[in-house]
Amino acid sequence: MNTYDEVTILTKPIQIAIDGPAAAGKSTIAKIVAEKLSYIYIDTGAMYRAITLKALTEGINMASNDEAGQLLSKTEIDLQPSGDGQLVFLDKKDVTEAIRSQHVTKAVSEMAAHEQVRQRMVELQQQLADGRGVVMDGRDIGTHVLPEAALKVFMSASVEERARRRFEENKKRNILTPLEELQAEIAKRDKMDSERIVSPLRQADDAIFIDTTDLTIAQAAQEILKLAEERLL
Ligand SMILES: Nc1ncnc2c1ncn2[C@@H]1O[C@H](COP(=O)(O)OP(=O)(O)O)[C@@H](O)[C@H]1O
Ligand SMILES: Nc1ccn([C@@H]2O[C@H](COP(=O)(O)OP(=O)(O)O)[C@@H](O)[C@H]2O)c(=O)n1
Repeated sequence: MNTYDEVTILTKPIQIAIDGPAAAGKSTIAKIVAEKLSYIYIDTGAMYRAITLKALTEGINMASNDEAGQLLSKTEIDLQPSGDGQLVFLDKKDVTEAIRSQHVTKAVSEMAAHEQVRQRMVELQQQLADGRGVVMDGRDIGTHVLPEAALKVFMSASVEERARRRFEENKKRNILTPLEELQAEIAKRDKMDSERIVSPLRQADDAIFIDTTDLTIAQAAQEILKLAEERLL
């Protein structure tokens, strides 16, 4: 048994919120931290991606708050823990892979800006987290979804490094978007996410900033586990 297992068993579980811009390493690190602490991991971006996939499939007007709201009322989104990650179901169909396409990625920030969409997603996220040890990643977790989280982290890295990481990740999945195009897409999405009116991407006042540009995955995970351990003791 390692230190983290002992700590988890002996103490009440906490909520850990990890926010930050695209491809900063949030979900990779969140999964590791959740596994070490035997907590559940929730990737909230997957929910916004799922509703965006449906909007694209049904051809609804992404700019319309009303159309987005109507779509939502006839949509079921479900997240289920799987191994060290999560499966995403849209109207009972497994869309875990489909929501990662460039098509969805390019459209998601417009969909995620709608107030009705955010309200519903936040409700679901709060229900999933209620009363359990959880590591949740997204854009507004520390500021809005889990304002009482015991540990809040705002994770970032240079946009060049984030685009490089996403490029390498895409290559493994046979997505061959050029590096420059990825960097422009990431920068545009960060801007839209930061400038939207409803719960924009921003660091919570009580969040700890971690720059992962020069950190390995193991180093970044270790930093957060150390901070979690301090709060568990
Ligand atoms: N510290 C790191 N060093 C190198 N690569 C990383 C690091 N953190 C994450 N990655 C890689 O970068 C890519 C994007 O990470 P991801 O966790 O999906 O980011 P986010 O959830 O913030 O969008 C993944 O392929 C992941 O393996
Ligand atoms: N809590 C969240 C999570 C994601 N999102 C939106 O969903 C998009 C996709 O999030 P993601 O975490 O899957 O994106 P990546 O960082 O993995 O590329 C973001 O660009 C935001 O527009 C959000 O608005 N609020």
